[in-house]
Amino acid sequence: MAQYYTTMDLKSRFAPSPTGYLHLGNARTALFAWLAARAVAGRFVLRLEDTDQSRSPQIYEKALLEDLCWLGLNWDEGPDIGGPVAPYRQMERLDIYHQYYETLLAAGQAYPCYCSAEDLAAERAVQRASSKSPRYGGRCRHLNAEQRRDLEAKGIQPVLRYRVPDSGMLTVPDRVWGERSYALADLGDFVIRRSDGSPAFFFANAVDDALMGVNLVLRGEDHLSNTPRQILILQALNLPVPEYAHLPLLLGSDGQPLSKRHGAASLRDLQFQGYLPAAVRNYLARLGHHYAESDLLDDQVLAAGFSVDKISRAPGHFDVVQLQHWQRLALQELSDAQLWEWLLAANLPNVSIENRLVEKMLKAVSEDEDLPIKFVAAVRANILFPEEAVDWARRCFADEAFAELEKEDAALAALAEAPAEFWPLAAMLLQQSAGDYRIWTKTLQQESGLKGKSLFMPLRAALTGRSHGPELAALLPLIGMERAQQRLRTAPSVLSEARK
Ligand SMILES: Nc1ncnc2c1ncn2[C@@H]1O[C@H](COP(=O)(O)OP(=O)(O)OP(=O)(O)O)[C@@H](O)[C@H]1O
Ligand SMILES: [Zn+2]
Repeated sequence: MAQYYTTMDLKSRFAPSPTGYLHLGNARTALFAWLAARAVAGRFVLRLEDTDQSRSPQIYEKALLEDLCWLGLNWDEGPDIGGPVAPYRQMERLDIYHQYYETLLAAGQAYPCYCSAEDLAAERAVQRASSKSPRYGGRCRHLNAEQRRDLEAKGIQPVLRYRVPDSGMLTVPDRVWGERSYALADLGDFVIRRSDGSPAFFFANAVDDALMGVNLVLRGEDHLSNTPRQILILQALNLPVPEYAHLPLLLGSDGQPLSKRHGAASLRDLQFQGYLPAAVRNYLARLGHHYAESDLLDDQVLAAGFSVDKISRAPGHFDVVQLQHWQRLALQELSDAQLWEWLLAANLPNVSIENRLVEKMLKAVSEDEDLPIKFVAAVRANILFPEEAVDWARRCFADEAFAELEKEDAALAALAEAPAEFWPLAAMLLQQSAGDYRIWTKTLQQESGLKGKSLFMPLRAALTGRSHGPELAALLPLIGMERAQQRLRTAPSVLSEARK
């Protein structure tokens, strides 16, 4: 009888199939498995389950490693760095599986099955008609050597099935779901090797966990029903059975589990939008796991506070508002200089325009090398993503006249509040105050008789085209005298254009 591990010397793993870009559901599973290991100074293994060769092009393997690194996860053993129980790609382990198939065949615990897809479908249809749950009835269990030879002579490539005991119960413990018992008679003999010779998921996955010394299997709830079959295989091979913890799945806004196959938003998409890894980590760590602290935690604190016992059974829903909350907190942690680096590194869709802006900034920098930092300091409280910073950069630095600035309706409404004579006055006083914001607005208030919102809203609208945003005092020096003058003078004509 195989024995269960204790959590001493914990070794956990993430075992994705490189069949697409990682989505947030995958990423959370990876993060939890990583946190579980890091919480107790255990080991974390990355293994690639690449046996579905038709769906595993090289680009996905590379992307998978990059995306995990971006998220801030590291592994102690894996396909890129090797380790004591290498190889870590299943397609490089076929010889190992072969030995174990031979063991099961020799013990009579596995047998070849020649049934066609049509045979199996017909069998299931009969079972359903008599309200039995569909399972393989064992038709090929009792074929003799001669019958097998005949079938193979016809060119039929058999699958290999595991012979499930006819009676008895199997109790499967789970750290999240508790114990569940299964009647073995309900399982049906299941496939452990496909007809093309590649290992079935149940088999390779269980054997590898055992051989790699993995003693905590943290994975998605989609694998919960696979677990009894995997324990049977391990027991038959006299291999150790790990502890299991199945995480509730992460669902998208349509209520369906996120899945690579269905093109769920990938970690990569988030990275390109400008999400910070710390934001994504903090968001995911709290999806289905409780932390007492509500502030942004670094990895060590996240790991120290992690426990499999704090995983919830409720399915998680991807909530972009929550993710943005963590993005805000993560941005706050960056210095102005780091924020500028983040902007420069951003991967923006509208490359040509954005490049021109960055170029302009850089040109301006040659005259005022503090400009990037001034810009970042001015806008940082008003942005979550580089795209928003680019919008502010456009409003500050682009040579566009006010007429060409994209304007919010609320900004147009604010423009309309000011009388026509306000605009030349504002432009003139700006000149006289030499761009000093405090002096300018003070004299403008005195001479126009406008104050408070009535004064500042039209100014903000004319200078930025928006009704809200960073402090005008901080924006004005960035916009500069020339552009500010031009925008103040052209504001009324824009308004009459808009009214037409
Ligand atoms: N929606 C999800 N929520 C949480 N975990 C998930 C989700 N989907 C997959 N996982 C987990 O991610 C890990 C890697 O799984 P896998 O690479 O098979 O991803 P997948 O999204 O199911 O891909 P595919 O769509 O190709 O089946 C597994 O532990 C799996 O349970
Ligand atoms: Zn069969």
